[in-house]
Amino acid sequence: MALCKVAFIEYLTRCHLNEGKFGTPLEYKKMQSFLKNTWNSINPLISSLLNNELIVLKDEQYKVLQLLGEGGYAFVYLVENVNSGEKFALKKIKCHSGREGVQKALIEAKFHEEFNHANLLKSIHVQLQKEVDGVQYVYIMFPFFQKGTVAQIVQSQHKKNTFIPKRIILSWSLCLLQALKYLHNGGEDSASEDAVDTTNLIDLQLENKPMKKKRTNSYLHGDVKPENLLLSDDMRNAVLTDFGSICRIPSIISNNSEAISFEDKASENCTMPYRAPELFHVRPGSIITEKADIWSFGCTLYTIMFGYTPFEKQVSQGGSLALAVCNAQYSFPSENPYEPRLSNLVCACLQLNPEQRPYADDLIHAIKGIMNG
Ligand SMILES: Nc1ncnc2c1ncn2[C@@H]1O[C@H](COP(=O)(O)OP(=O)(O)OP(=O)(O)O)[C@@H](O)[C@H]1O
Repeated sequence: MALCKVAFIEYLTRCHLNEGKFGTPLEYKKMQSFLKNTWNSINPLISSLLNNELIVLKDEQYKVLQLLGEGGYAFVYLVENVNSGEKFALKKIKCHSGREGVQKALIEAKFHEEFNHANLLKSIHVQLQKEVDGVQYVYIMFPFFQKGTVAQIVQSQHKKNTFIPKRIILSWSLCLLQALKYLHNGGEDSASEDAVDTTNLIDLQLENKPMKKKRTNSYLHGDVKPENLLLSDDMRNAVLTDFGSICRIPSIISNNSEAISFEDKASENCTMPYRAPELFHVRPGSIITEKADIWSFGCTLYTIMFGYTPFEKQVSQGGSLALAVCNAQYSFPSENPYEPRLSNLVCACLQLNPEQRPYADDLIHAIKGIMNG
């Protein structure tokens, strides 16, 4: 790329000089400097088109091979270490709105660093970097999951009109519920003890200062869906990712402005077909709990079973998705190859009253029961 840069600048400069427009050495220099700036601004575009952008992280060079996924503010790339040839997934988060944007991205990175559970995606390293466009980016490097996500398998199976085997569904569900149990218990496997304190994260150095821990709340993942479940190589295990929507729970909504702010965050972070009804209309005096994730788990389970989300049939018949969710209007297709115990799990999760929904632990027990016959 460096050679391209030199050739690009030299070629264009000479073209202009040959046209007789920039004859003097000063004009030549000015032209070169203008072209250098132009190069710097179009370089990322050319690089991504050529698919060979180089990124330097912790003194190691990585070649960008492919775009794996993109969301509102982030891109996830498949990258290769130039020296070792090892492949990784690299999430590049664009930090909007200055300090607040940086803090949000760093909190996401910290969760990936601090949570320690086999079914939650752990980062390899994190870097905050200001780029030529003046925008700050947070880079999070992860192990690369070459089998992709549960969503990709669900899509391809249902396109072929085949259903995912029950034992695979149970295995993925167990992985997801174990991850949720850990989060709901405050970053611990059992009862809530120490948990990640993110209150002053912006002032923390990423590298040498381990995060201060204190006894605190539990966490809501806030965006549980098949797209956020990465598959192990044997495709039996699933690992939950995308911690950009994690928030503390219970979240007590004391007044109208808190209600509006929570609702806005939910609509920004939680994918609509999987969003719990209590997040569509957050009311002052309400308490948001881990049960919002349980609703999303129910939607995820339904989607894995049938290849589409539970409320989208209403939309295809002209209804509104929000209305269907808030009235829990869904039904099971007539072609349902699964035993009733699996559908009953969905029904238990998709209850309008969050208190009536089971906890992750209850669901784990139920699933183990189904697994054992
Ligand atoms: N470690 C990984 N290995 C392989 N693919 C990955 C990995 N991490 C993420 N991906 C892919 O990138 C996609 C987006 O990742 P992620 O959800 O973290 O980004 P996001 O920008 O927050 O997305 P969204 O806003 O849609 O939730 C995933 O759905 C998956 O397809």
